[in-house]
Amino acid sequence: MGEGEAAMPIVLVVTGVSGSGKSTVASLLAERLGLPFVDGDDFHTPESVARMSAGHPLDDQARGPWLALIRGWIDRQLATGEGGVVACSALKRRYRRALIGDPTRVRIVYLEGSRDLIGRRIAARHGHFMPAVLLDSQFAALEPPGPDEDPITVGIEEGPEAIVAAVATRLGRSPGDLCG
Ligand SMILES: Nc1ncnc2c1ncn2[C@@H]1O[C@H](COP(=O)(O)OP(=O)(O)OP(=O)(O)O)[C@@H](O)[C@H]1O
Ligand SMILES: O=C(O)[C@H](O)[C@@H](O)[C@H](O)[C@H](O)CO
Repeated sequence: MGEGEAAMPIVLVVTGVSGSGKSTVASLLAERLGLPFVDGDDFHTPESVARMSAGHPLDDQARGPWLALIRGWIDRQLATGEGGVVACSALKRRYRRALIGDPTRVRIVYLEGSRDLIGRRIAARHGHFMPAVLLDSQFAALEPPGPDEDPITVGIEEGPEAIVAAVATRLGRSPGDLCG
């Protein structure tokens, strides 16, 4: 790395509303980059999952401890130098701030898509606790990352492989550079 060049981020946080493709894209991205992957959904309490399953959105209070757990994972991955990729909706700016300690080592990937397209994908998805009825609340809570957050924003119209390729291009690095 040249002098004065920014340090490489080594944790990628793949964000977006429910059904935007976070789990699909983040797991493929992790595989391609040879990095550990976790799904933010796995950090929810059973109570939060039950609440969403019943059609009630989470609020800031319920999301606080969940974000703290994911922040713990991110910090551990940075401390060990392993890096990683995490799927986490991180809908609001303050949630992303809660997740990111060192912005030079954590990069936001934002999956951007229309309500219509995402609604159709959720309607076709089976075996997931998140009901389609919550999609409007997801968009209502959404604060898309601003330029100051230096997000890698990718449209989701194309398939997962194309999205992962677009992210890799935006990172402008070979996978090996991400790991250290
Ligand atoms: N780029 C894509 N093209 C076509 N289908 C996709 C794409 N990305 C994801 N899908 C499909 O859309 C649905 C939603 O994707 P996925 O479950 O990964 O979204 P998510 O953002 O992780 O959702 P949630 O936050 O609710 O867990 C799945 O059925 C998935 O297979
Ligand atoms: O903040 C939230 O409203 C929730 O965390 C959701 O975004 C879910 O985690 C997920 O997207 C649905 O599976």
